[in-house]
Amino acid sequence: MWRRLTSLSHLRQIRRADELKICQAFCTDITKPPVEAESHYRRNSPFVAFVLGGPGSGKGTQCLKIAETFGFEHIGAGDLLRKEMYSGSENGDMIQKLMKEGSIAPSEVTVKLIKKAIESAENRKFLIDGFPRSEENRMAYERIVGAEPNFVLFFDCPEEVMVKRVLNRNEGRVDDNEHTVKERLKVYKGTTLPVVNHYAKKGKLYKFLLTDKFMQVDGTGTQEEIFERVVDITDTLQKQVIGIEDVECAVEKYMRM
Ligand SMILES: Nc1ncnc2c1ncn2[C@@H]1O[C@H](COP(=O)(O)OP(=O)(O)O)[C@@H](O)[C@H]1O
Ligand SMILES: O=c1ccn([C@@H]2O[C@H](COP(=O)(O)OP(=O)(O)O)[C@@H](O)[C@H]2O)c(=O)[nH]1
Ligand SMILES: [Mg+2]
Repeated sequence: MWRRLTSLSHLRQIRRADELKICQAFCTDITKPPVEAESHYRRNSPFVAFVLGGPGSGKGTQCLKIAETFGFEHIGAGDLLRKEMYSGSENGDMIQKLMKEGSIAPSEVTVKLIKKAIESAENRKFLIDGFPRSEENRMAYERIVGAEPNFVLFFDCPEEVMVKRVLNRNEGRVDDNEHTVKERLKVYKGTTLPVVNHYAKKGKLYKFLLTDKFMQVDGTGTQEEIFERVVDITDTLQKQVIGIEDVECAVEKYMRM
């Protein structure tokens, strides 16, 4: 029951800030956290991976596989916006207009939806698919959620493959058409790639270069071949996550010192 996920660096931070609370918790009953400590972990320790790439690069497809294999909660930013659009909310018309144009929705709207999805999930590991799409999106997320992602996966797919896939996707989306895909590619190259560069500089980016070296149907590798590469990286990065039992040991050691 009390198995929340946190990272070592986070543990160092909470040691200072919440040292007293944690010590009290472990002095009384180490098998159950106090409500306060539990909610601290729930609120502040989600393990987050952003998944970026152009329209049709295969983000959603790979996210479904990663979520299933590694137990992540998959949050599709576009899916949240589409749900909001069809929910009859006051933002519905505005979202629909921006999507049809291939533009990006206001950061406050998207970040609010993502934050709500994170807070309402039982899971503490999240894949945030298709976000942030701009530096402004990124900064708004970091300001509102108060954290950076743990790592970022980036699918670098040839443009002609992305266009072909989007036009064949057939999900009845308002933006999967020739005109909008051109606009989305412009936005991707001009506005989303700077976000990719930002995380590359920070050493948080894991890039999957989908070239024609696999010589598959569309030249980038099958979904399974790509996933094999994704698994290796995700598995390694997952090891950064430690269970609460490890925190328990660490705190006990700390208390003995
Ligand atoms: N490796 C692949 N090879 C061929 N088709 C793919 C591959 N990955 C995804 N697709 C297909 O391409 C389309 C776009 O994929 P999707 O995952 O929705 O991309 P994104 O979320 O990046 O827009 C979908 O119809 C999907 O089934
Ligand atoms: O953070 C986001 C994610 C999506 N969108 C909008 O939703 C559309 C579809 O996004 P989605 O991620 O579903 O598309 P994909 O890249 O998967 O084809 C985008 O073109 C944008 O108009 C947005 O404004 N902000
Ligand atoms: Mg998608």
